[in-house]
Amino acid sequence: MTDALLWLSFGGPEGPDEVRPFLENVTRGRGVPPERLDEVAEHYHHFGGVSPINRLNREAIDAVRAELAAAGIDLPVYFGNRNWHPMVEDTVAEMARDGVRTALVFPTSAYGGYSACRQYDEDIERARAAVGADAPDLVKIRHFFDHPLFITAFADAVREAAKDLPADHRLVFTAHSVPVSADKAAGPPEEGGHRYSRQIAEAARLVAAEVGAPEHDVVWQSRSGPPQIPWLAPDIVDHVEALHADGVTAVLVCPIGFVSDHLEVVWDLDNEAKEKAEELGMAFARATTPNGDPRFAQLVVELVREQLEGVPPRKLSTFAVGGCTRNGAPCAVGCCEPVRRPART
Ligand SMILES: CC1=C(CCC(=O)O)c2cc3nc(cc4[nH]c(cc5[nH]c(cc1n2)c(C)c5CCC(=O)O)c(CCC(=O)O)c4C)C(CCC(=O)O)=C3C
Ligand SMILES: [Fe+2]
Repeated sequence: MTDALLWLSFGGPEGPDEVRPFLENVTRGRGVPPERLDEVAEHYHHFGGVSPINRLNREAIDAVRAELAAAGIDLPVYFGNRNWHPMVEDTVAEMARDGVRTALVFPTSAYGGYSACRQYDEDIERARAAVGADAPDLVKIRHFFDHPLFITAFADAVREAAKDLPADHRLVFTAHSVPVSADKAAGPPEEGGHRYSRQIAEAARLVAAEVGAPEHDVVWQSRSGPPQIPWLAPDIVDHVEALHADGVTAVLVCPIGFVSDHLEVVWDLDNEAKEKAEELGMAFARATTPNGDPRFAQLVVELVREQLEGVPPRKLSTFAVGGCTRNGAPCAVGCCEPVRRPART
């Protein structure tokens, strides 16, 4: 018996006074240098200290409520975040007070890997521990990077963005960079690691195939951490320069690694990458993320029905189904082990 759905996301500030405490929460004990924090705070202040992410999540939740109702599924939807209010600990406490005994959890990330999957398991574990004996059982929904609705939503967004560009543009996919060591540790050990970057590459391949792109690249964005630690590369801004040097004159960027047009997408792509392209005289367009697409709510409801009714998982890749675990357990022993981070100096 499932009583509720918990929408679990990253969180973001909703005013200038919230930027610093939010960033402190994100980076607590993670070895992100203070200079990087100052720089990222500026990105938020550029938008009045408001990240779009909470509003986008609330809009998506409204769409999911409507879609659940249309499917005749009576499931209240709760909203909780890792790093900012509404904090997941408070939300799970509220769920317990409302008498929720078992709930599904939809994480706003389609992928495996420590930051994209296991850290949400840690959030679930932490929130349940904070609530204590009354905490509901929480079952996390699987990775959906290869679900046909996810791929089609991105493919349509790419086709829409392509209308503004010459036909010979280059299609470039981006995802959040992570430390190379974290990607190496991503996935169950017997899979050989790199679950995050392999799933990103597979989703990119599926979208590129659906739009019939002759060529595409997968690059990274929003790197943080000290410069001496290797992260997945190349960065999108460097890649725009490299494409220019190769004679490419137009670039279409698709942020395949994210589900919404939150601040990292808006800042790193619509500001930094676009500025670089314009400086080099290249045409630039960005595809939107699925959040605003009605198919995103359909996707969520289909994933819920997999759990409630045993509807078979629809997927376009041959990759193993991952990410679905109970009460914050990892997918497998040794899966996405957090990599020890250097102490902050
Ligand atoms: C894989 C991945 C996703 C995708 C999966 C998912 O979506 O969950 C993601 C999403 C997001 N990342 C976000 C924001 C930030 N991420 C940071 C830092 C970091 N991200 C990392 C990875 C990821 N991050 C990592 C390895 C770090 C280093 C520190 C650490 O190991 O934790 C920092 C600290 C400052 C900085 O150094 O940039 C900020 C502010 C926002 C919210 C944007 C908004 O407010 O609208 C979102 C959705
Ligand atoms: Fe991040």
